Amino acid sequence: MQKAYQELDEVVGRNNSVEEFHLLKLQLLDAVMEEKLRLHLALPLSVPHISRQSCTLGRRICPGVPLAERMFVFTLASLMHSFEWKLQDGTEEIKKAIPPLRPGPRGLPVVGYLPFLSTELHKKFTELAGVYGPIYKLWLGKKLCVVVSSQSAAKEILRDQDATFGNRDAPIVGRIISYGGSDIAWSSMGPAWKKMRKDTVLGGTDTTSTMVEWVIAELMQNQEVMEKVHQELDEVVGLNNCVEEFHLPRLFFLDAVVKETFRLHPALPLLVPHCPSQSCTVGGYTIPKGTAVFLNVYAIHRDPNLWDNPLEFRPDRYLNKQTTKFDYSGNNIQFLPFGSGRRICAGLPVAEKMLMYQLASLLHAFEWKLPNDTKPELSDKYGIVVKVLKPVVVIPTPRLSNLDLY
Ligand code: HEM
Repeated sequence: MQKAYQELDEVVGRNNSVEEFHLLKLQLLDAVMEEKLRLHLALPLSVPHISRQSCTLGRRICPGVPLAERMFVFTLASLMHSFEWKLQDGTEEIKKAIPPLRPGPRGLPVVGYLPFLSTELHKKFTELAGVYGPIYKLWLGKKLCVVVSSQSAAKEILRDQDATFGNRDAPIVGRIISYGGSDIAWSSMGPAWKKMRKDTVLGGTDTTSTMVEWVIAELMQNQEVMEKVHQELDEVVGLNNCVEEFHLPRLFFLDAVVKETFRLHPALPLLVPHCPSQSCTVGGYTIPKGTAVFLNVYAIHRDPNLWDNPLEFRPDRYLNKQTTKFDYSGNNIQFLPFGSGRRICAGLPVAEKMLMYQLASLLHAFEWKLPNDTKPELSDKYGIVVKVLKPVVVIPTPRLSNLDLY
């Protein structure tokens, strides 16, 4: 508006009226008119045409174009040149159009998309992201849900709008995905949540033992990696000692093995659904207050735009100092096995240490072999946490020189 007034003052001046010869010089006003016509067409569907035979296009263009164009700019220029315009007192500012919620798969009345979900919820949601994009909605019963599968949208939720998305919503989603019956994971933010969140030892044992199983399953599949783990343990701990807590920070390769296992098999691949306390915009789309938001960490961890050969088990990717730093803090939204922001896993420090200690001890003390003629099975099954489909059966053989160490 200010620019249009400025142009009129320069071209017409305050002591004259707008005349036809001024119009050619009013370039900004002309551009305003074109932009208005692009966004708000007077006849958005044109006047229907009937073709009697094959023909070329363009014959029925509006015959009044030259007149309409001149009249429009002339009227607008005269009105704006002569007056300042403002909204009547008490009128609200014209609000910008609220972007819609991104569409997703259609469901059935009442039950929504529930009948189409399998037990592999994270895989189904990833498959749907291929069709509907990185943010889409779906109804689970009467609950509106949004699934987010891109790093940038996850960042908006977990970092930029962390306070808004810090709440939880249990009801129907809780029947599909729950976290060990842990009340804290479902409670909305507030004093009770803060109190519970302090040192609760809930639901953590299942996730930790499941991750031990996944690491062993991956190592059974990757014998070269297993050898490197043993080599590191022999160097750092030695065959005449037991693993102690002070050894853990020096086990860089084992740490990378654990991280790579978390990347491919996050225990909670959709985290615990977050729920915005007010309507907000993510990635240009509206997420209404109270929506259950699933963050598809499984998809982000396997995104080929973020990871080289994402389906390969390659612990080395965490050891290259040149590449991005990966830890469990959730600061790097590319790697989120424990979530991020104010609802990050409350047991993270203890879980990380427990996992490393258990694995280092088991791998240091024993050689592990699969029973004859068996192969490790790396499929998963969805439950409270995502587990190895078939329990891994492995045979241990002592590898320490001194049997008194056992
Ligand atoms: C391998 C082990 C574990 C993994 C992978 C894991 C992962 C997670 C994830 C992904 C969340 C949800 C974060 C979000 O929604 O943004 C979470 C929440 C939580 N975890 Fe863990 N966890 C583990 C072990 C533990 C342990 C050992 C404890 C307890 C000592 C624990 C206690 C909790 C609690 C209380 C919450 C809810 C936090 C809140 O909503 O404020 N977790 N965990």
